[in-house]
Amino acid sequence: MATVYYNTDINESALEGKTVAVIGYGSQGHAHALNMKESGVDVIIGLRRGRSWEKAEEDGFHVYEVSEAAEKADIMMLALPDEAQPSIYENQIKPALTSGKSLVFAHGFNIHFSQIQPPEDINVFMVAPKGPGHIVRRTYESGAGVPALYAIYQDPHGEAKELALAYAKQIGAGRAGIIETTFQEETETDLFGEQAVLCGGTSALVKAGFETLVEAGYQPEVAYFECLHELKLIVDLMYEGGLEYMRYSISDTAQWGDFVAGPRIVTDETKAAMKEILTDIQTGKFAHGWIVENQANRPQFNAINKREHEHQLTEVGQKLREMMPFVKHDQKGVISRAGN
Ligand SMILES: NC(=O)C1=CN([C@@H]2O[C@H](COP(=O)(O)OP(=O)(O)OC[C@H]3O[C@@H](n4cnc5c(N)ncnc54)[C@H](OP(=O)(O)O)[C@@H]3O)[C@@H](O)[C@H]2O)C=CC1
Ligand SMILES: CC[C@](O)(C(C)=O)C(=O)O
Ligand SMILES: [Mg+2]
Ligand SMILES: [Mg+2]
Repeated sequence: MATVYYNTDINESALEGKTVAVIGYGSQGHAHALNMKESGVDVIIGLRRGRSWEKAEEDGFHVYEVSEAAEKADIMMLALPDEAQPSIYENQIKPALTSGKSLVFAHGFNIHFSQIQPPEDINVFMVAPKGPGHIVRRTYESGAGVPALYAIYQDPHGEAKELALAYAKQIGAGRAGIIETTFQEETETDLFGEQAVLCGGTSALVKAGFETLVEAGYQPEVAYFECLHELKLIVDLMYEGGLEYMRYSISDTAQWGDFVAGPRIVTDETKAAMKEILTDIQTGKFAHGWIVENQANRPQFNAINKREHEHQLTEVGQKLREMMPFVKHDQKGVISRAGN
């Protein structure tokens, strides 16, 4: 069984007197920075000039070029896109890594797949929230938290564990649970989860359900509500009480449908595909493909992204969400990313 740490198990004083630089102010970066600042930690931001820089300043932070933030900080969280981290690390962070400083990751990709190889005399650890950054922020503000994993890769001075737990506590994870893991376990399970279940599997399921209904002549709006909008409402019940609470709340007719139709959708073939996906992650095949895709300026990523945004689901969803201001969030970033 895993050991799970909660707020009362953790002494956050390990961060006292230390400056934490959050490098990057995107999904995870803004959440870590704001949550830690409100928890009383001395936080600065490292960035390039641009949209995030302006936002971080608007949020009240001192913002510096990455190399300057790395000079000033005792602890640096690399909250940059995984694919951008190696060159930024090499050129702007590594020169500032003096003995005793800490390099922190929110995901193990670059350490596990040897894209970043830090010097031996610095602490290297990970605090990986098990949820999207915007939810890490939203739950913290509401008094709740998102669970996190922590892992130690290098601990030259015997302080990495208490720093990692204090960091995790100050972003709010100790309200939900913090589990010790390794860079390998976090990297492989995180990539598997997002590909097979949380993002890849779910997106494909939603689209296939929507297309099946629309192709059969049903109204696209009905198909959208049935296959996408209501998914959140069903998953909320799972989040609150597991599959058993979801099944308690739905009708017995739906529960019978769940039992008999579910195994027709997720078949032995699906599970075999999941195992292949896991193997590609474990062998490094997936990582290699993603690195090469970035080196080539993302031809496949951009083409698929464009096609996905042209799907009927996008248009129908945008129209329906206009009428539900209570579910609608700021979409500006989403739309501009689609164009890239
Ligand atoms: N997204 C998530 O919820 C989760 C992410 N993670 C991990 O967290 C890490 C961060 O991911 P995520 O939050 O998604 O990242 P984002 O893509 O949201 O972060 C982008 C940020 O990095 C900045 N940035 C990009 N390139 C540069 C550069 N060359 N120099 C300086 N700043 C730059 C951007 O600034 P600008 O505005 O100037 O482009 C922006 O502030 C990754 O390791 C990821 O795997 C872990 C758990 C969940
Ligand atoms: C599920 C996707 C994720 O792993 C996450 C939000 O935890 C990510 O890399 O963004
Ligand atoms: Mg994840
Ligand atoms: Mg991930």
